[in-house]
Amino acid sequence: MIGQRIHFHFFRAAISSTSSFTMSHGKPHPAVLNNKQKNTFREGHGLQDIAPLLRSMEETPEPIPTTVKGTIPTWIRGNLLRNGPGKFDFGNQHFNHWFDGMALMHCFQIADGQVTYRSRFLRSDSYKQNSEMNRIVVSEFGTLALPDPCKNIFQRFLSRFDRMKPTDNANVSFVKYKGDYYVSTETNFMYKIDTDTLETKDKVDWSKFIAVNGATAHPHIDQDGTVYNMGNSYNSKGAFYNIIRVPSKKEDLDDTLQGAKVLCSISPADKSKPSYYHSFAMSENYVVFIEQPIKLDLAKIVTSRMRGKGISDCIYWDPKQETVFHVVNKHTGKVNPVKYHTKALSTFHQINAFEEDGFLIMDMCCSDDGQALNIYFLQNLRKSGEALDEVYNSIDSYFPRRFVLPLCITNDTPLNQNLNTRPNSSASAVCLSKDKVFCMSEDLHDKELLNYGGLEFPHIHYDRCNTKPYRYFYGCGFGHLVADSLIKIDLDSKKLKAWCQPGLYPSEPVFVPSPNAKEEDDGVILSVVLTPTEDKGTFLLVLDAKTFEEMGRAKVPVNIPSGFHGTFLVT
Ligand SMILES: CC1=C(/C=C/C(C)=C/C=C/C(C)=C/C=C/C=C(C)/C=C/C=O)C(C)(C)CCC1
Ligand SMILES: [Fe+2]
Repeated sequence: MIGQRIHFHFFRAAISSTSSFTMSHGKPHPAVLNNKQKNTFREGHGLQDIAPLLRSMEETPEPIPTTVKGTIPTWIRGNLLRNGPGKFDFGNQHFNHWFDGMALMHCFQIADGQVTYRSRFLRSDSYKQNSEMNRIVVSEFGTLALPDPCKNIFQRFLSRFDRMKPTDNANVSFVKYKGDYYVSTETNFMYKIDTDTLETKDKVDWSKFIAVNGATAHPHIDQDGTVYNMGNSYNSKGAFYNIIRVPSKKEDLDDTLQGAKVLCSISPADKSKPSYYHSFAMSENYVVFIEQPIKLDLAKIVTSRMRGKGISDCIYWDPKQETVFHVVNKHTGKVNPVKYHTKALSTFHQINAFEEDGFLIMDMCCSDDGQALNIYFLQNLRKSGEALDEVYNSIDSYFPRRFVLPLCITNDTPLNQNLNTRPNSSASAVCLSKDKVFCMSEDLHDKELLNYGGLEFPHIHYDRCNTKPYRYFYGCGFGHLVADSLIKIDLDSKKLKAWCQPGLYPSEPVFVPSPNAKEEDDGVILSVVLTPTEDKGTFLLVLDAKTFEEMGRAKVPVNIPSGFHGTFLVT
């Protein structure tokens, strides 16, 4: 990098205090940086030790009061539910990866300007077996369970040939099917949850309803309550990507996933090496599967236990492969024969997708590198000093980008010319043949986002804007390996507003619309803010979603670990 290495926060503070930013240290103006240079721009130096945010915590099963500072609007009435890992050790055995931690569910109950807090571990079979044996009995994403030490060497050897049982440690998100809330990971198991007490209810197995081996933790819900999701299936013919539809209504009171259907199945480019995906896009009429070159080596997965390896060891980044968008009609299940390609990119979270003037516009958080999964091992996240800086500087940031897919491709479509005719759009889509279009994205941000390390954990005003044209999205900046700022982006100007305080680490922003909201951003942003330094320094932050100014905060007198996703349930 040209010039000296700069402390990340200092650098950003220096920048955000100036209106017109000119580069010192001889670096080119960020607006003209390519992605590699963008990521050089994000270099972290002297990053804070965040290990306290990634250690095992206790649950708080009974509601405790919080101390409110400022004002929490009295119209906010409901539960902010969050999910994420909260226990990383059993006995003298430790999980390896951030994603392996036992699901700890959090509930911030908000009413009359006051907040109570409670948390409970999900009583999954994995949690119960690990607790009972006081060791890791069930393998997780990055951790292979060791054989039972009470077995003799022959039995322990043979156990290596047992099929790996998928975990039911549903630690990623809260999802809603037919009015009930569940916690979900990416395997075939989910658990229904009592959203007031956080008690674990029914265990639900996708494979009992449809022929899939799992489903994402990021389903999409239509305004009529119909839910779409995606999941892989593996059979003698290899792997398939499946688009799933779950009806909105229960037939019986105890219904869970009854009526779920596989709308269509898509064959991977390489059946023995299907892509990993964490979410997918949905517009009014289409589901878009993003086949990215983060690959699952099935042969390695099948032999992983024998080789003494976890699933994370069987996932790899293959930048020689392009990323391919598969467009499926969600009413008919018909897969568009035209494939939309772009250069290799990785994405975890899509932002929104909508159709306009014959184009399918798809917004998502992207990186030109796809190795983040292999960085988020706990031993990396718990490093300090230069070693921690090196971990941070080893991965690219995720930036919000827009793809514009022309939906009407015929034999008369002109080849080798940009088909994107949308005004003020720098994205491109070039038809290379009757069934292949090559797309390039446009950035949904200006240079200032570089100073926040990109954006991930995106949220929108979902009930109003999902699958529709929209103007605002919210997310977290990643000036560290966990989120360290809150960001709001105005798509009209691509300008951002930020909430950022050194030493404070906010969670994914959840937008809650105000009653009778007229404008898209009439409402608040809720985020759980953690700090690794002050013991018990956690608080629920409430921002005015329009101004991004702090309205109030509710200090929680317990420590909370860094988590993944949440949702707001109006009560
Ligand atoms: C990795 C990056 C990010 C975080 C992404 C997250 C939170 C992904 C979470 C994925 C999980 C928890 C998957 C779990 C899968 C478990 C399986 C398949 C277990 C199988 C065992 O049987 C961001 C922080 C968003 C951005 C940087 C990159
Ligand atoms: Fe996610």
